[in-house]
Amino acid sequence: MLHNARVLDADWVPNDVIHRNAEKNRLRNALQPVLDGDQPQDVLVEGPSGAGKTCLARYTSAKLEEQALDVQTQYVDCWNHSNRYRVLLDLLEGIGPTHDIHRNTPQDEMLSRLEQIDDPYVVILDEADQLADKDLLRELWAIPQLTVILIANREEDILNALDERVRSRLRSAMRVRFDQYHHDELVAILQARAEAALTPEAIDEPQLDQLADAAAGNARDAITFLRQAAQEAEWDGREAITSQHIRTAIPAARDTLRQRSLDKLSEDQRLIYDVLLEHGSLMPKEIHDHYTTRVDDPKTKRTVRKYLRKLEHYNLIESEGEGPSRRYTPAT
Ligand SMILES: Nc1ncnc2c1ncn2[C@@H]1O[C@H](COP(=O)(O)OP(=O)(O)OP(=O)(O)O)[C@@H](O)[C@H]1O
Repeated sequence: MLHNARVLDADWVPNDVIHRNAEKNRLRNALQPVLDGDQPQDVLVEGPSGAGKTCLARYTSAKLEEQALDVQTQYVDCWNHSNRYRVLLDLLEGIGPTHDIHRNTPQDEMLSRLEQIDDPYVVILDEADQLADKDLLRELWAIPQLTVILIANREEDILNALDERVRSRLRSAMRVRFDQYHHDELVAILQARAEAALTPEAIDEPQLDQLADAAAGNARDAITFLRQAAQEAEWDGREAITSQHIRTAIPAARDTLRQRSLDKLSEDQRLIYDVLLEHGSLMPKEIHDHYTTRVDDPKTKRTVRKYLRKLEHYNLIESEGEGPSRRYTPAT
């Protein structure tokens, strides 16, 4: 029944990104000038989790590379690689061999190698709000051949980390805002994935509805549920996914998603999550107080608040209340 499981991986870039025409056009318009030898516009992509931000940015940059031989592109996940050295290394890997680069290579040298590129270079900095080095964006923006697509959950999370001089550059970037998917859009995305991954007749409309309902606007959740449901059906020796398979699949898929998010946490983020697991419900100040007792070099309160938003965004924790009375708890 499952004839191409790869299509149901969360990082698979589909052949088409459906129901995102307005966003697709904006992104294309920002980058299009590069095809005529002109300077493209920087882009800031923001929106909730599972809304297709990464998928559309990767799809658009892949199309650009197909259309123009001299344009190079690179994708960097700044959550996994948040420090300056890793980001610079990823960027250099996108333009040539890097076997002569190691931890002790001066980072100015790495930067100057980027400055020497002749061809347009479009880089996607995903989870850009996680960048640990706030000077790096300014330095990258100073390289004329380099165009940056920044992806974040909220624009403020990037803006707040930047100096005023650099903020104005970001303000002039093209904004591409994503909303959560509606039910019918999720059904269409699932349908396309099912057609590419499963044998015909493997899933019917009521089951697609059931998956889309459970995913509540998040395409990553929807696709992970579908993958797990297909697996359940296979283990059951069946040729089609039933509603029961989906009911069994959803909690298991949620565990997989949660584990994937936990694996991405930095050491400090993990400590903050552990504090909440231990104490149940806390206010940001209390979280910061507990956290600072566990590290030698604690992050600032502002950074901890940013981390809390990130954990909430990935459904690891929940919050209640606003302003000073806001409380966080681990997600159930
Ligand atoms: N319009 C779409 N058409 C086809 N597949 C889609 C679409 N939108 C999202 N997907 C798929 O859903 C999954 C999640 O999308 P994506 O990673 O782009 O979300 P995101 O907005 O970047 O989320 P996050 O902020 O959590 O990283 C991916 O497998 C992606 O290929």
